[in-house]
Amino acid sequence: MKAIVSLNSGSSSIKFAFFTLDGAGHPERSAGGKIEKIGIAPSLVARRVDGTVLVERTWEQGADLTHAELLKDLFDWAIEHLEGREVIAIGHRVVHGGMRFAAPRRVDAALLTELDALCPLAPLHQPHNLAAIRAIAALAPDLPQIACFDTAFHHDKPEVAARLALPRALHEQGIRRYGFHGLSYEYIAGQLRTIDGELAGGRVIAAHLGNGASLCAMRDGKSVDTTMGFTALDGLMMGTRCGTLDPGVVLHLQTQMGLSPAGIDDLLYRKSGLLGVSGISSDMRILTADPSRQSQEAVELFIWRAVREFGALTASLGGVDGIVFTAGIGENHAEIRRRICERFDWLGLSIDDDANAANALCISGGDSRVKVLVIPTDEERMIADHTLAVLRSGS
Ligand SMILES: Nc1ncnc2c1ncn2[C@@H]1O[C@H](COP(=O)(O)OP(=O)(O)O)[C@@H](O)[C@H]1O
Ligand SMILES: CC(=O)OP(=O)(O)O
Ligand SMILES: [Mg+2]
Repeated sequence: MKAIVSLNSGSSSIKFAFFTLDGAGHPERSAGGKIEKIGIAPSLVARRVDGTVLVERTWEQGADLTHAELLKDLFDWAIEHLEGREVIAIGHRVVHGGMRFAAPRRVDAALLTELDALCPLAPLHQPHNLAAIRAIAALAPDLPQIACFDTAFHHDKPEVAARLALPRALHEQGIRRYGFHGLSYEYIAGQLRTIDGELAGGRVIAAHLGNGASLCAMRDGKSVDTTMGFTALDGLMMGTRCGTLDPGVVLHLQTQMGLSPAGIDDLLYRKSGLLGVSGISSDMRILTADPSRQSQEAVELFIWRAVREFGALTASLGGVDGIVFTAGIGENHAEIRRRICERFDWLGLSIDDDANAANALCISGGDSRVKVLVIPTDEERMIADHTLAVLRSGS
C-alpha cells in the first residue's frame, strides 16, 4: 500500500501525519502526532486515527537535540511503523514562498536555494522547514519532497491588500504583504463548502488563533485580506510575537536603546506577545487560569487586539456573514471565543453559551445575524492533498 507523510516543522515542534492511499487513490489518515518542546525537553506522541497511542517517548539528551537529530529518530520509527507501506512522497509546510511560489511544487536544489533567501522573513519557521527537507534528502535522496507554501492561498488577493505604503520600488522588490496560515485557511474554506455552501459563498472571517495567530477575510472561499503581512509578525498579538507595531518603536529600540538587529529580532519574535506582556507564559490556557494582574492584562490585550482586527476585516469585506474559529485557541478555548464575540453584539452577533462551552460546530445563537462556527483545522491533510496532486501532475 502506498503512503504519504506530511511534515509541519515549527520553531519548537514537528507535527506529522501519515496517509495511506485507499483503493480510489484518496489519502486516508492512518496516524499522526508531534514532537514538541524541541530545545527544552522534547517528547513525541503519535496516535492512530482512533486515538490509541502508537508511540510515546522522550529523549535522554533532551535540550541538546536538534531538529535534524529528532527527525532522524522520527524517520527510523516511521519506517518501522509504515512497514509494508511504500512511502511515495513527503509533503512539507514551507511558511514563506515569497513572490515567486504561489503553488505547491517538488523540491530540488535550486528551489531550496531560493527558499533559503526567505529565512530572514520567517525566522521561527523557514529555517526549520528547510532543515527538515535537507535532513530527509540526506536520509532518502530519491524520495520526492513537495513544498506547500503558507503564503500561496493569499497570493491572488487584491493588490490593495498586498501593498505597503512605502516607495513603489520596494513593492517590486518583494516588500509587500504576503499573509500566512494559508494551508489552514485553504482547508477551512474547503470544509466550509461541505458544511454550509451558502455561507462559503459569502463574506467570512476565519480566525486561526494558535501560538501564531491571524485572521483571513474570505469572499467566496478566497482570501481578500489578512492580518499577517510581509512576515508572520504582523497583525494579532501572539504567543511570543508582538503583532502590529508602530515602526517607530523599532527605530527607537535600535537608535536610542542600542539593540542590535539580532536583539530586535529576538525581542519581537520570541519575547513579546502573551509571554512578554504577562512575563509568565506564552500559553493561553496558563494565562486564563492565572488570576495575576499581568496574566489578565495579557489576555485582555489579546482580545482587544483581535476585536480591532475583526472590525478592520469586517470593514474590508463590507460586512460579515460568518466567523470561523480554528487552531489551538480557536478550537478549544471557549472563554476567549466568548470574550471576542461579546464585543460584536453591535453587529447582531450572539453566541449560544452551551454550544460554545462544548466547542460545537455552530456556536452562534438562534437569532444571531452572523453565523459563528468552530472548525478544527488540518494543515497536514492539506499538505497530503497537495503532495498527491503535485505527484500526479508529474511536475
Ligand atoms: N484544550 C485547549 N484549551 C484551551 N486552549 C488550548 C487548548 N489546546 C491548545 N490551546 C491553546 O492553543 C495555543 C497553541 O495553539 P496551536 O495551534 O497548538 O499552536 P501552534 O501554532 O504551535 O500549532 C496555546 O495558547 C494553548 O494554550
Ligand atoms: C505562520 C505562523 O505563524 O505559523 P504558526 O502558527 O505555526 O506559528
Ligand atoms: Mg500553528
